[in-house]
Amino acid sequence: MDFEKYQNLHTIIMLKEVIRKWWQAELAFADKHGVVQEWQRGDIVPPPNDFCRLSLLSKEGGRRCGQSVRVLHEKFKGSKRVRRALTHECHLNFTVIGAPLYVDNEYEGLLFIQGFARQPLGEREAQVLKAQIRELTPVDTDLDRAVARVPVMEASELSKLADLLEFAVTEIANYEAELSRKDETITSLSHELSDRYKFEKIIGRSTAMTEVFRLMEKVANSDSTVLINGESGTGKELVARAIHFNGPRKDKPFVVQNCSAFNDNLLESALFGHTRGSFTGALRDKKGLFEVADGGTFFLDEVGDMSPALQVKLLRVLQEGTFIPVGGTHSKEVDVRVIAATHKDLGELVKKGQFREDLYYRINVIRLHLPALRDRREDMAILIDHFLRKHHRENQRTRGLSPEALAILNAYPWPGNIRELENEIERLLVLGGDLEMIPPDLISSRIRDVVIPGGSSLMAPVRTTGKLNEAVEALEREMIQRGLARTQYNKSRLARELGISRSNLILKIAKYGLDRGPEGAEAED
Ligand SMILES: Nc1ncnc2c1ncn2[C@@H]1O[C@H](COP(=O)(O)OP(=O)(O)OP(=O)(O)O)[C@@H](O)[C@H]1O
Repeated sequence: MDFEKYQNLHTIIMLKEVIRKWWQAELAFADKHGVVQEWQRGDIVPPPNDFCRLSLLSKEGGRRCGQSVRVLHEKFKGSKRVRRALTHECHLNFTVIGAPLYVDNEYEGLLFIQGFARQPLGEREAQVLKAQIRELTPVDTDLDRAVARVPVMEASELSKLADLLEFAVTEIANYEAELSRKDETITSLSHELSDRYKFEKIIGRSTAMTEVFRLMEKVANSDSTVLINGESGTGKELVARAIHFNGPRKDKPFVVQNCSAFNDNLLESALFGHTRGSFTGALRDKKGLFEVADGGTFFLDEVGDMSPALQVKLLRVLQEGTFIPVGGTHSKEVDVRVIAATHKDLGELVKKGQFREDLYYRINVIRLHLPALRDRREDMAILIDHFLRKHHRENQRTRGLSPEALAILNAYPWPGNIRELENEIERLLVLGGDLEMIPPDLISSRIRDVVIPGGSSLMAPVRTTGKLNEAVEALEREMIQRGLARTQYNKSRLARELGISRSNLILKIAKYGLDRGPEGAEAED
C-alpha cells in the first residue's frame, strides 16, 4: 500500500496540519512490514524535535528509529484484535504513538507520530539524552536549546491524539472501500458495455455485412489500424466500438472524436492537448484525447476532413506513438489503437492532393466497407424487427407495422441509412401508442412523399385491363383497408368518410376479411 496516495485526502491534509500546529509532530506511515518507506529512501521531513532529527539523519540513529516503529508494528501484527492506538518508548525515550490501518480486514500498516516526551525533561534526563545523541552523531546543534524545544504531551493530550489517529485510519479504510466499490461498478459497467457491443447486436445478414463481420472478428484481436468507410449512419461508430469491446483493449478507454466538428486549432488542442499559455484562453495545461485514450482505442471519425498540418501529427502518432501538445516542447508517448472512419473516398482525396499519401497507406491497413442501407435491402426486415424490439416500451401492445407501412419503408431509399431507419421506427412506436399494427399514415411525410409523390395512392397501380368489377373490388378493398388503418378501426368515422352506412361497411370488411378479430373489436369506434 502506498501512503502517498492518501496524502491528498482532505481529512489527512487537515489532520497533518492540526497535528503540526498543536503538537509540533509529523504524521507518518509504516507499511505492512513495519517499514517507513520515506525514511528508507532518505526522504526525511525534519521533525520539530531536534533529537529525533539528528537521530534520523544519522545511520545508526535512523536504524534505531525504524526499529522503534517496528516494535509498535509487531504489536499490531501480533493481534488482529488490537484496533486502537498504542504507544511505545523509543531508543531516546520519547513516545511513539500509532494506530493500525485495516483495509478489508487486512492489516496494511500503521499511522504514527513520534518524538515527544510525556512530561518536561528533568536535568538528569536531559543529560542522558544529550549523551545518547552525541554517541550517535557529531552534533552541531545547541543541545540545551533542543532540550527546551522537546514537544511535551500530557496524558489528556495523548488520548486526543490517539482518537485523531484512529479517526484517520478509519477515514483511509472508508476511502479504500469506496474505491473498490467504484472499481466494481466500473468493471460491471465495462461488462455491460462489452455486452452492448457484441457482434450479434450488429444486425445484418446480407453478403456485404457477412464480409464485414468476418473482417471484424479478424481485426478485433489485432492492434492494426482500421479504416471504416461508409456513408453517414451506416454504423461506422457501432462497428468501431464492437472491435474495441471485443478485443484485448476492452477494459481501457474508447475515445471518439469527429474531425470535422472543430476548426483546425481547436481540433489540434482536443487531440493533442495544450500547455498553459499556448494561446489566449489556455489557462492551464490540458490533456489531449490521445492521452485520454492511452492503452485503449481512438475512433477518429471523418478523418478525411483533417487539415494537412494535423495529418502530419497524426502520422507521427501512428508511426512513433509520440506527439507534442500545442505550445509544448517535449513529446509525449502513448499506446493507442486508431480506428479511422470516413464517408469520403480517401484514394480520390490523395489523387487531388488533399490527403497525404503516406498517411493514407498508414491508416488503410485494413479496410471495412459498410454498405449503404439501400444496397442491402435484404437486411431491411431484420433491421426493422430489431428496432421494433429495441424501442418497444414495456406493456406496449404494438406488434409490428402494417403491410402497407412496411411497403413504404421498403420502397424508400434511406439516404440517412440505418440511423434514419432507427429514428423512424422509434418515432412510429411513440406515435402508434397502443395500436397493434402501425398504419402507413403515421410514417413521416418526408418518407411518404418520396415513395408516393403528392400523396397518391399506396395501392397497386390502377388496373386498366381485365374485368371491371374485379378492378372495382380491388380498389374498394384497398380504400377500406387503408381507411381502417388511418381511423384506427373507427368504423363509424370511416363509413362517414366513404359515404356508406356503417352496416354496409361492416359487411364489406367481412367480405374482404379485413376485420381485426375479437381482440381488436373491443377497441373499435
Ligand atoms: N447493423 C446495425 N445494427 C443495428 N444498429 C445499427 C447498425 N448499424 C447502425 N446502427 C445504429 O444506427 C445508428 C447510427 O450508427 P453509427 O453512429 O454507428 O453510424 P456512423 O456511420 O458512425 O454515422 P456518422 O458517420 O454519421 O457518425 C446507431 O444508433 C447505431 O446503433
